[in-house]
Amino acid sequence: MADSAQAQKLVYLVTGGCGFLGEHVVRMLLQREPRLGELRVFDRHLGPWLEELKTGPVRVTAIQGDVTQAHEVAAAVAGAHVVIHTAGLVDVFGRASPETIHEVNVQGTRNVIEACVQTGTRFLVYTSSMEVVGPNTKGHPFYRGNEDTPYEAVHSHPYPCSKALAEWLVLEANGRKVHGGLPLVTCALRPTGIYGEGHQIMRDFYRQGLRLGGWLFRAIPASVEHGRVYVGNVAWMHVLAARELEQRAALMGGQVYFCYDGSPYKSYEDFNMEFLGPCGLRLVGTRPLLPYWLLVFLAALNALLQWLLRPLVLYAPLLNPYTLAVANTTFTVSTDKAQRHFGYEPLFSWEDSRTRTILWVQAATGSAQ
Ligand SMILES: NC(=O)C1=CN([C@@H]2O[C@H](COP(=O)(O)OP(=O)(O)OC[C@H]3O[C@@H](n4cnc5c(N)ncnc54)[C@H](O)[C@@H]3O)[C@@H](O)[C@H]2O)C=CC1
Ligand SMILES: C[C@@H](CO)CCC[C@@H](C)[C@H]1CC[C@H]2[C@@H]3[C@H](O)CC4=CC(=O)CC[C@]4(C)[C@H]3CC[C@]12C
Repeated sequence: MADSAQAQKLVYLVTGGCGFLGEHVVRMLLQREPRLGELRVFDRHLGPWLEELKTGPVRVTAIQGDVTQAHEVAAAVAGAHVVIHTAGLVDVFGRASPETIHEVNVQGTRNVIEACVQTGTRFLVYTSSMEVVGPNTKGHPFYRGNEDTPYEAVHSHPYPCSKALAEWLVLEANGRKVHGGLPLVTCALRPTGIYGEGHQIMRDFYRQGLRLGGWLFRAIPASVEHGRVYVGNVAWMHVLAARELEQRAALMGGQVYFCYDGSPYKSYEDFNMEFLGPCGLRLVGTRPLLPYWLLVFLAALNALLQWLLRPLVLYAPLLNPYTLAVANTTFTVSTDKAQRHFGYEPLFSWEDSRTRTILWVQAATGSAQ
């Protein structure tokens, strides 16, 4: 194989490149992909930070577009060697309708696949989610599971349903002949709950704590473990997977990989306190302050209020029956599949990930106070 100086320069497209994860993928590609010749950033809403990237050595092309519009996707994909499809509607709070979630996450993914096939793009990495597996509607725990762990994946919420369907489309498309006759190679990455710089829910919890005088109140037992992964490591895994798909097509094509790193197994709230604690917040209670039945009642009440108020106003609090079930069900992964298949090792240690996130919370909320 040619050395990196002589290697062909590649065109990458990142859909959703201005989102929380997408921005990290874009920056990671620019820092760590030596074969990058052009980077196309496709998003419905382009971030102003893209401007600063345009002065660097790699050509950065910002494309404002909608994944639900097949012609816009096809125009963006044409001539790209690799597509990293992170665009998605992440909504478990009832802000968007189930139809809209399906349209963006499923039809959008279908459009990306068809665009690859029509234009001859051969390599597609899809950002799936742990939610494709679970937690399921029955609240079964998934404890240190891997990609082969049996689990009854039963969903009713529009978000995991849409991600599961989109993932299936991506995997099924592996091996399809693209324009020019060569096979499409696809894989799907399944991050657990992502945290890090840009994580809006973390910022919301911080603001809520500040409003409550620096206190947060434990709602979930500390024994319920929730899988989390640092955004920089998720981005790194995308970059590595995209890089290795060509050489390891037979091994990686049509495969799923959980996104993992060395972040500790903890409850959702205890994990957040790793960052919010150093920012001055305290979590009250070693046990949940409210009985679980009361939380279930409040979550149901929120769902009812959302439905009643919908004609007048959007009421979408963090607590609803679905988010309560996710937060209250152990779901953690322990796997080395990505390491074995394409040499993934986390780029950022837990200490580094923690420090970066704390600095971001402090800076982001300092400017918002
Ligand atoms: N945040 C998390 O904890 C996890 C996220 N994921 C997946 O990672 C991906 C990225 O998620 P986040 O960065 O957290 O969300 P995000 O909302 O910050 O980013 C999504 C991006 O997609 C763009 N987008 C949405 N609809 C679009 C459309 N119709 N056309 C073009 N662009 C559109 C948005 O403008 C946004 O920039 C999603 O596919 C999500 O399902 C997976 C596991 C965990
Ligand atoms: C009951 C509340 C008491 O404080 C806490 C509510 C927290 C919830 C808002 C979050 C708990 C678990 C989160 C989800 C999880 O990390 C998995 C996810 C994967 C994705 O692909 C998208 C985001 C999310 C669904 C994430 C959303 C927020 C929580 C439900």
